[in-house]
Amino acid sequence: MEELRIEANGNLGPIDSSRIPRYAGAATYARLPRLDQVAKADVTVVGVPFDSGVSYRPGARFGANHVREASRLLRPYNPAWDVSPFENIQVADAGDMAVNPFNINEAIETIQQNALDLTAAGSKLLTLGGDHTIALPLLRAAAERAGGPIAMLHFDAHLDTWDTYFGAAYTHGTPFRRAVEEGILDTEAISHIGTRGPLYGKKDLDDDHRFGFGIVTSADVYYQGVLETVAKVRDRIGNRPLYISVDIDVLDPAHAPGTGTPEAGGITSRELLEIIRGFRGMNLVGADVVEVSPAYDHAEITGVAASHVAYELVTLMADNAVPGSRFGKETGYQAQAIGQEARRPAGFAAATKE
Ligand SMILES: N=C(N)NCCCC(=O)O
Ligand SMILES: [Zn+2]
Ligand SMILES: [Zn+2]
Repeated sequence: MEELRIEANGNLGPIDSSRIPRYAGAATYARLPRLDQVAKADVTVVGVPFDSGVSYRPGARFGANHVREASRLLRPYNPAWDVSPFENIQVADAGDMAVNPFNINEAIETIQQNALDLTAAGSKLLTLGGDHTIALPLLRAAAERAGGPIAMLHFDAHLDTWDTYFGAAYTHGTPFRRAVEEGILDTEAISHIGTRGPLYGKKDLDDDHRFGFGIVTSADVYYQGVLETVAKVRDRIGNRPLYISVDIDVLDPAHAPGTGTPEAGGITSRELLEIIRGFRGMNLVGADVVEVSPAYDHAEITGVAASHVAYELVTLMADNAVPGSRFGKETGYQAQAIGQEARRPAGFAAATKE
């Protein structure tokens, strides 16, 4: 069957869902072309079907395909930004990395090498996990491409800076401790957002603080709101090369039941999407969305949330790729907003201006 894609600016976009039913055919992320269908990609979406690093419920090895399936309803224009991401840049889906489920060290090597290969010609990477173990090799590759330590924002219920589990150093609870030890993070510019839930002891926080992490807890997001959260983060990170790692369990289990280590009291999907929109203009060099475990999902709630989070991340990358700033301009939804001042006070515009 002919694919009937939307094309603009020389970029091959998604299959046109007004001409081919969106539920038809094999799923790629957002119905985008496969990497082998395009000459080059500015952003490559890739799946990492790996969950051998989990400490509780398994299943994130099926996450990437679940997110792809749940992404069929995404439309090509993002009115929150007034951006059509797949027109601005070429985005393509590279399919899944072939990682060894029985050997974590080898899996980490494979992920790092594949990430380097996929970014060799200048593409950025947006990775769909997989458990959080995969963030370590992805960060290594991103730091190598950036030419030095990078800033990181880590959305998660958990710190993931623990030391070992059962003596194992490479697990989904330890990637960011390893990353700090390896010197690949700019420790002046790393932060967790959405942290909550019981810890093993107070030492967890002491260690985390010593590594340089700032923390915006889930409760902070509630009490301070999206605007102050965004302002604090922008202040801390500025224009540094930034990697964003999103563990979907940052969302409340009501918004993301399909995950392996759920914690009550999380942020909403609306808050997460709005926080990412507040990062407009920041220098995003790579991102992942991890820990989607479809067997625990219901009605694609988690898959849909993850697919939209990835869409906002790719929009941030696509927005940056186009010269000229739209900051402060009333476009898209904003142009038609009623009571805009009340809803998004001047501070937000100021906070999102470079
Ligand atoms: N979901 C991630 N990435 N980490 C959770 C580790 C929680 C624990 O086993 O204590
Ligand atoms: Zn987590
Ligand atoms: Zn995590």
